[in-house]
Amino acid sequence: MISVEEASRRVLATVRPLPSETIRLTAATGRVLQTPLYADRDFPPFHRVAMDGIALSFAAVTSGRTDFVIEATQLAGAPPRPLQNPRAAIEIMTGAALPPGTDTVVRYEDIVFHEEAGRRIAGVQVPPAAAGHNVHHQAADRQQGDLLLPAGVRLGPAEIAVAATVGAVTVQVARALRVAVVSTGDELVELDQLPLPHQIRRSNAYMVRASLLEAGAEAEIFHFNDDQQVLRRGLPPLLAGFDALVLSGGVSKGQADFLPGMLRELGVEQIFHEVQQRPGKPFWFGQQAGGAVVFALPGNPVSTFVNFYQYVRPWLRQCQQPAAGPSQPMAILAAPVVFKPSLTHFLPVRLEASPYGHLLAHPQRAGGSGDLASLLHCDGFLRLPAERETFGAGDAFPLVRFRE
Ligand SMILES: Nc1nc2c(c(=O)[nH]1)N[C@H]1C(S)=C(S)[C@@H](COP(=O)(O)OP(=O)(O)OC[C@H]3O[C@@H](n4cnc5c(N)ncnc54)[C@H](O)[C@@H]3O)O[C@H]1N2
Ligand code: MOO
Repeated sequence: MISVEEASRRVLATVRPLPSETIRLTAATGRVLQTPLYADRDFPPFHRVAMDGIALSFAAVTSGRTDFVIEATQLAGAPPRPLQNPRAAIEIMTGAALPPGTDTVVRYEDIVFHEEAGRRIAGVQVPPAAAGHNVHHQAADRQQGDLLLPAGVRLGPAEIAVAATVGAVTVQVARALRVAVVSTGDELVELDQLPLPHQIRRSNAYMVRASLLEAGAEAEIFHFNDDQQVLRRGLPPLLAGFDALVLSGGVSKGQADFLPGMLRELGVEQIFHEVQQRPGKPFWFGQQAGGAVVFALPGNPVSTFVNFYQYVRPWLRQCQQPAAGPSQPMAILAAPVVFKPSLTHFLPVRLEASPYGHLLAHPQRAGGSGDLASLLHCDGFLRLPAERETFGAGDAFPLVRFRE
């Protein structure tokens, strides 16, 4: 049986970059950019007024002048109007382009206005210390032609804002992964069916689908009963039509656990079966030559959950963003734990930020890998290494987090 580390390596070895597609920026949140975006103009594109007040020439201030006749008023969005008299000023608003002939803005808070012979006069109370005050100068932040977003970045809100400001109506991004989510088992019924006393609803498929959508993939749900003929007919179209299959159930040692044999029969090469871990040990992983990757996860809901976040999600991330490299957050165990079997133990934990900014992981009681409801009080799993039996409070371990 292979270790969790080896299983992760083998899963990530099947990562391939995705083809790209062009989509509207409004649909691109969370997607990964495939072509770089450059500044189409300077940032800012003109000398931008940064405070509401008056624009004047600093030279007039250094010559000792404190009263400025207001020549005109210029709002944001209006073309700049040149200052006619270098000893006068233009009343100006934040976001306007600085008028030619001026170089400095004095904010309203530092001015007292009065009227004189029908003219509006600004009396500057606090003279500006230097030319250029309260002006956000053209190209101060970025220059036209500068690289803003390299290929490979994920488009979060900040990236979307920058793309919008350069007028990227559409962007070229990695195509979304298409994943078939397959539940298997005769005991499982659809959500809108009333289960008989010996039946349960197919919760795993909905959990996996929700996690896939959260990770930016497309997911479609299928179900097969424990019937070899049904699987033989049903699986090939999914292997042909999707980038990956995430199955749950039917991979252990039971008489109806047909998946490992059936997948091999259908030409999916087994990369491994069973990982030295609890929960989730019977995980089966394979790939069709040049085709779909198959994650056949153990059916116990917490096992499905653990394996999804330990293996499927990092695989998705790497396919979407190959340059990013795997991330490995850690958390500090808040109470001692003993776990004797020589298996990597995925300990359910609730996270708390300590006053010093550390992430503390509080072990949570759970009734084993079938205790689906225990996940409600957890934020993730602490991955306790197989080589140890006792784990002290204060020690840091890798964190597999499913709740932000
Ligand atoms: N003799 C052995 N028996 C078992 C072993 C073993 O090593 N030797 N391993 C156990 C472990 S660990 C696990 S985990 C399970 C995994 O078994 P399968 O992947 O074959 O899963 P099933 O038997 O089909 O189902 C297990 C359990 O999970 C429920 N289930 C399945 N699918 C769903 C779903 N979509 N939604 C909700 N719940 C689901 C199913 O009803 C079962 O209760 O095997 C142990 N046995
Ligand atoms: O290890 Mo299984 O995944 O607990 O029930």
